[in-house]
Amino acid sequence: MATNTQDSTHLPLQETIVHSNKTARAIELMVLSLLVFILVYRVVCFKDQDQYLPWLLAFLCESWFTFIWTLCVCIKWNQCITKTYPDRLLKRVSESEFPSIDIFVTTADPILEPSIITMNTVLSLLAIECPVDKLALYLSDDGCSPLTFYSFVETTKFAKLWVPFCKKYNIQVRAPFRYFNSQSSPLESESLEFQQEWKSLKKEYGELCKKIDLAAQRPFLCDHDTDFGVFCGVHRLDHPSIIKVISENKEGTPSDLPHVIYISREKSPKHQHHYKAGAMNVLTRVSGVMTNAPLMLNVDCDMYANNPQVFLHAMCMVFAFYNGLKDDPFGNQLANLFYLAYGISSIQGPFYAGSGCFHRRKVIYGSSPDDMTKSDNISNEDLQKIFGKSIELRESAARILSESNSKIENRSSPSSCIEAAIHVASCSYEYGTSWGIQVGWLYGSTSEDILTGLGIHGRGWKSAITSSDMFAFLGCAPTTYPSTLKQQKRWGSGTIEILFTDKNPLLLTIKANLWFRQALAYLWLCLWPAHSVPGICYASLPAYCIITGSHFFPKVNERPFLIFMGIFVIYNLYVFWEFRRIGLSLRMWWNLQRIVRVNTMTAWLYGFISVIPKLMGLSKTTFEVTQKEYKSHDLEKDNERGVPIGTLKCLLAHQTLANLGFIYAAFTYDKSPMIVPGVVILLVNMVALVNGMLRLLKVDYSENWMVVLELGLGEMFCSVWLLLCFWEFLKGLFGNGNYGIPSSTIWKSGAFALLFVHLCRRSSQWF
Ligand SMILES: O=c1ccn([C@@H]2O[C@H](COP(=O)(O)OP(=O)(O)O[C@H]3O[C@H](CO)[C@@H](O)[C@H](O)[C@H]3O)[C@@H](O)[C@H]2O)c(=O)[nH]1
Ligand SMILES: [Mn+2]
Repeated sequence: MATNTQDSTHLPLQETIVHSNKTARAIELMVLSLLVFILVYRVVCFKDQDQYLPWLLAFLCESWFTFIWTLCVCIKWNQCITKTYPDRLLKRVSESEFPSIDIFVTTADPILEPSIITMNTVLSLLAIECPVDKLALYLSDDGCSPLTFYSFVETTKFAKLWVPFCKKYNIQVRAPFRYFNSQSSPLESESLEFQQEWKSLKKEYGELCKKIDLAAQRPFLCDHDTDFGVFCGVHRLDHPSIIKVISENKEGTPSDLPHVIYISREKSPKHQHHYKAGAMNVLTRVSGVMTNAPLMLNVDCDMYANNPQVFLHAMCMVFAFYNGLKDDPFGNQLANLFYLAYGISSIQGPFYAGSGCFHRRKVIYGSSPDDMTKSDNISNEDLQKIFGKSIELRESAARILSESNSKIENRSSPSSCIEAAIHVASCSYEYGTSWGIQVGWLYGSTSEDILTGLGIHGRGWKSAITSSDMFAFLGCAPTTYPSTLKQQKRWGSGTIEILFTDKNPLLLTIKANLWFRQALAYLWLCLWPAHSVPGICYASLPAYCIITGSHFFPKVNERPFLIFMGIFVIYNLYVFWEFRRIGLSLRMWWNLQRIVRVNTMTAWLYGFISVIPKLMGLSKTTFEVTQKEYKSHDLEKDNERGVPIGTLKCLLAHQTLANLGFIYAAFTYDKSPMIVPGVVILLVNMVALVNGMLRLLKVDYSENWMVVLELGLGEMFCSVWLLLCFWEFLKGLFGNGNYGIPSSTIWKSGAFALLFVHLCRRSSQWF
């Protein structure tokens, strides 16, 4: 542009900022060397033990911890973040040069995922800062629900008021439920016009909520003569495709809404539908024949765009690439472990976490970075093998794959493509094609996101996460402990099963283009549920030793005890220091350090175990949708109550949006068998502590208090620490109603605990 100043053309659109990491590295290496000392100590002192079993088990577990820690050190070694500068971009590139973008939202169940949440996500996305004629929004409804469809139609009407309002007044948070919750009336200092519009929009939004609420309360009367006719008598798992263009921006009028399209793909009990991955592939194909944008953004139904500039941030990376850097699909995830994320950012880039992420369509279509230099022509036959029979889809895919930085324009109106769209949304379309295997979202894991991202990194692409002051997207973490467990179990089984696919990170680093350290990062992630076995083993050791009067720690007055104490103190202080650096509280640190241990022994263990029958072909893992909760009332009160449940999204939301409202809950329990191992560990440690106390009481302190040192104080300390970790379970043993652990679970766990105590006594005679 002529108006460019020298400065603005020279300043980069994106910058990688390297964090100095020396102190952290030093501490991590110190912990690593202490771990190695422990292993050496175990080997050297093996023969001096009265009982070999605890010593051997401890050695095995500690070897595992050392291995995992080594992976962590490798991943975190270099730390960097990427900063993007939308204002520089706008000075340099005119909006008409932006590539267009297809946005996908997935929902699966209007009850587990209340429509109003999904609709807020939709509204926040329709209102992002992006030229309207570049945008199309697709909603995939796996629930085939007339309620979702109805809400979507009504929301689109409301969006015609909401979007212009947001853009006119540059509203920051464009999900109305957040916007109107944070402000109960417009600021006095604002203009009169603003105040009026504000009030009328708040009223309209209230109306929208009421309509959706009412519709949710009564069964849907499907009138054959209306748009709802197609939903008559359909079953969510057995119905033809329903695709409706709800709003169409034919002329690309800037004041109008973007294209808004509803999709409920065909389902039949005879065909696998592959849950979210299947839905994403249908979205990819339908959008391929309708708008075929070179960029896509996918978002879970509960993840609203918190930063309206998110598209511009992503554009900074696109144009930064055009300026000569390496190409990458855009990652924008909420990571639970910042430092790991920063670490991975300095390798090939963050994992794809399933939501809030921009992808290039050609990357999803299976291309590799070096394909750019190859000839563009793929034979029609090959295209059919990969993408399937649809001529429209093959043509659009060919256009994407042969793109040589030229713009891909295909703004024919979506409503003229319905027939082709229905074809590619059918449930048998994928047979004999590469969908789910080479292209699109990959099948074979309930963590389809990680698997798909791994496939992309495996081809040599890089990814990036933008960091701006505002989180790009915010979503709901499960609000109850049982649903947290379910989610974590799904993640657990999903990540570990990746190791048994052809996308095993070690294979990809040998055979394909996955970088070695990136492979270590994936290995760390995929082995995460396997941690449960040594975890639970190590947690039983103190109880075992106290009950049998044996040791797995050196005695308090022996030198090597210092190594163990050193690790404990240094590691915990170190994690706390990491937390402080990103502004998290002591409470947060304590919650997270506890919940990690609890989850290890419950959900991860089940995730890990549930993979075994699947690998043997005896069962299929299923994707259970997480319950999302919508509360519009009394946010303040919710904040005071209860313990935040440690999931990653919660962690981020906790920091910035303390009153988001979904996030907090006291522990509640259901009859899920998942908590049994946790309760067993708790009970066993309680028995052990009572045992230990009695022994301490018996000591005649006046005679020789030194014998106390012989009594396994280290083991006792561990037991107490575990008790603190399981504090919520302890409360649950005595809690009422939902807050109490069901008595059947307590009985079952009690029986296992007794068995354990009994076996301890017996085994001490054998080993
Ligand atoms: O058959 C299905 C099941 C789920 N979904 C959608 O998938 C998304 C994620 O489901 P959710 O129950 O919220 O799972 P989470 O555990 O919260 O999701 C995380 O983990 C998933 C993998 O386990 C990823 O797919 C997600 O993107 C990631 O946010 C939601 O929009 C659902 O509507 C479908 O479209 N079809
Ligand atoms: Mn979710």
